[in-house]
Amino acid sequence: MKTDRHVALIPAAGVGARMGASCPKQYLPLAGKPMLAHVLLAFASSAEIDHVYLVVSAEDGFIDGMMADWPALAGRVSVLRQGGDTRHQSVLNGLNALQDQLAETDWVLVHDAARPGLDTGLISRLVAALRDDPVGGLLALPVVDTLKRATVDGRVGATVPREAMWSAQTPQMFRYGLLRKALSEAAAVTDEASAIEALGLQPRLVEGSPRNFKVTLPHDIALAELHLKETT
Ligand SMILES: Nc1ccn([C@@H]2O[C@H](COP(=O)(O)OP(=O)(O)OP(=O)(O)O)[C@@H](O)[C@H]2O)c(=O)n1
Ligand SMILES: C[C@](O)(CO)[C@H](O)COP(=O)(O)O
Repeated sequence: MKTDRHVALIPAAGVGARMGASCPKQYLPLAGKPMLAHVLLAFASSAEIDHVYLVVSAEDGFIDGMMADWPALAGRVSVLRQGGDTRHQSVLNGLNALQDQLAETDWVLVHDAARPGLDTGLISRLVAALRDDPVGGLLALPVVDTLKRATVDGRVGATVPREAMWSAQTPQMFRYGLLRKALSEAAAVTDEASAIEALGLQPRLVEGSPRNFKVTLPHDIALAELHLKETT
């Protein structure tokens, strides 16, 4: 029997400065849909996800039109116009806005709007792996390249053993009460796991997928389209 709920929280209040496009990158078209629509449709069609909360900036002029274009999202996605100046603040604002909707033990899956390669299979893998976990965890990938630590003048200072090194992806899945406390107390962090670690806890690493990479720079668009065209 299903007990605690699972909800998705999507921070989508960034401007995409490194992408340098004429609109925030989450609205760029990819394989026939805006990047953000791929993400929302993946969560909305997942049997494991009870509801999806989307955090956009108060000034966002694209979201209403996008939601109207994808009727499958109606009733499954709630838009919170409470984005902050950083990803950390956008996620925390979203969590704070949900204090009357969520129980302390509900699971929250935080996922970047800029990772459109997520699919229902990866969501299921994460949820299944963390079902009985006392802390929670995240999708991540073992590092495959040889790792170098650079000196300030751009030379190799050291070769760092790559065994045990992983690169963090999203979703990152933690219980609502713990995650809200961790992000409220943390100094600036770039992901949820870092805030949980700062409490002295060890999030579980669950293997993600290369296709779930973060679209950041202009050349990432072609690669994302390639992956998405394979499945849409
Ligand atoms: N103030 C912010 C900054 C980022 N994000 C979100 O956090 C995710 C990951 O951030 P990133 O890839 O860095 O996106 P941007 O901040 O938009 O990109 P850039 O740093 O190049 O401006 C994205 O879904 C982005 O919309 C957010 O909700 N609020
Ligand atoms: C959350 C994240 O996507 C995990 O890799 C990443 O930390 C976001 O980093 P950014 O600094 O917003 O690019």
